[in-house]
Amino acid sequence: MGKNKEKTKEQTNKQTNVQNQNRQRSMKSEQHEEVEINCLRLSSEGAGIGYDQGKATFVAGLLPGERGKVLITEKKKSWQRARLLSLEKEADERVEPPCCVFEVCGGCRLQHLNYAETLKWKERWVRDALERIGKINLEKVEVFPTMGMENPWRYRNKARLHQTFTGELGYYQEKSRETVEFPDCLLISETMNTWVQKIRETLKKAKLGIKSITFRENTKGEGMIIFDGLSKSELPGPVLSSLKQELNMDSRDTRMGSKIQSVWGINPSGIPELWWGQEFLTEEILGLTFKLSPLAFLQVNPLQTQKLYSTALDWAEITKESQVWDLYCGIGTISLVLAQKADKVWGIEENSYAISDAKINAEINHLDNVEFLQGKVEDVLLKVPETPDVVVLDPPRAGVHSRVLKRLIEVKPERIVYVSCDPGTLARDVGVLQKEGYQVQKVQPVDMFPWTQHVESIIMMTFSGKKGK
Ligand SMILES: C[S@@+](CC[C@H](N)C(=O)[O-])C[C@H]1O[C@@H](n2cnc3c(N)ncnc32)[C@H](O)[C@@H]1O
Repeated sequence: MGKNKEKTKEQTNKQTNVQNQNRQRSMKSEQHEEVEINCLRLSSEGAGIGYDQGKATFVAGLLPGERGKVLITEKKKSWQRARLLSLEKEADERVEPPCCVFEVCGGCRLQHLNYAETLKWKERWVRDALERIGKINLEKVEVFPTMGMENPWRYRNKARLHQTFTGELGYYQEKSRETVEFPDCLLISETMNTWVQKIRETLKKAKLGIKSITFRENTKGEGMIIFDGLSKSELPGPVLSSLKQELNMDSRDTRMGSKIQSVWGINPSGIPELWWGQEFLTEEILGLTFKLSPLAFLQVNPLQTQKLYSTALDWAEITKESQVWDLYCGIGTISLVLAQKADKVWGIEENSYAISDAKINAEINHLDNVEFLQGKVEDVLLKVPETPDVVVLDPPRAGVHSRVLKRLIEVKPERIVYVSCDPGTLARDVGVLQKEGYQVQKVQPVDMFPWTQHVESIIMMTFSGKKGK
């Protein structure tokens, strides 16, 4: 251990120096106060937490069990933020972050912790949120260890990059609107990294200013490029031509490089315009085919999505009599997986592009027992005529609207399967349902976003109160 540990510590301190140099500009406004912090635990954002004279102090890059010299950068009444200057004591769980921009990039927060520990931390976070926020007693609940990945790298099918006024195209830095350019992002495929490099070169040559670009890729390596805030009339003709050339887009020989299938622009009014190629990207999930348009949601990690949906299907215990609501249904992925077994599925989604994809997806998979409704769940729910036996919820980070919870409490489905990307709002909503007679049976954290502070979870609740009304 000794030599490697020394190397790790040395490299960490070296990286911390780079980080410090990168942030010298913002230091002018900071208060230069150095203290030592013993880190006790990680915050939900992945920062180390320790105490300085009784005040909670958040330090990015410090791990539980470590002691670091830090510089206080932001002081509030009950907490403060600090920057790590040097490590005085190092945890055994610390590893060398493989990404060279880890220290500055806002994407990953946990690359300095070994993978198994990140999974344990995610499980603890989900448990903690359920107990503390939801007031759920987990003693009789099956909480499974976080479902990890065998190879937790290059898993993302989507990357959104931003351009600064100086022309740099990269991810946002942590808590900043400045970007960081990266030579090779280890969360996206090598192919997607090539697309990023080529686009950077093309935009630099053309001196074209854009807001952001999104890259999407399916599991076959086929891609979609989406320019944000730009209409085709604003795009100089030679830019698209040189992109086609750089990315070999007109060639049918896919061995020659990219398999970009379409280039889209989202015009300043937010309307997608197809600039080149096919309308949809197609993805296969659990034996079904899904068409995806540029502004519709798709889970970002295809391998983990299969595990997540299989668990949802298993825990939903659908029979051929089941009436199912799939709320926040996106392009109908979960709805169609469930529709293969259910009598009837209702999918509700506010994004009109996603809902029209969902209708096409039902058709191409020959499933005619699904009805998709467009609108906010909280507004549309009353229009669904049947009451459900099973409800699947998969809301955005903000969680489920109180009107939706109220309606669920009225119709009392036997079983609720709640898929969530935010343990805090999940716990809040589950707490409300528990008070009305729902009991949490099982909890499965899923590592949908390895090396980041985010965790997906799935919870199954059954109704154990009185069915009145
Ligand atoms: C986490 S995604 C889940 C999508 C889908 N279940 C899946 O697995 O791909 C959440 C979805 O909720 C939609 N959404 C957000 N707020 C909504 C609302 N108030 N009513 C209906 N849909 C909403 C978003 O457009 C997005 O498609």
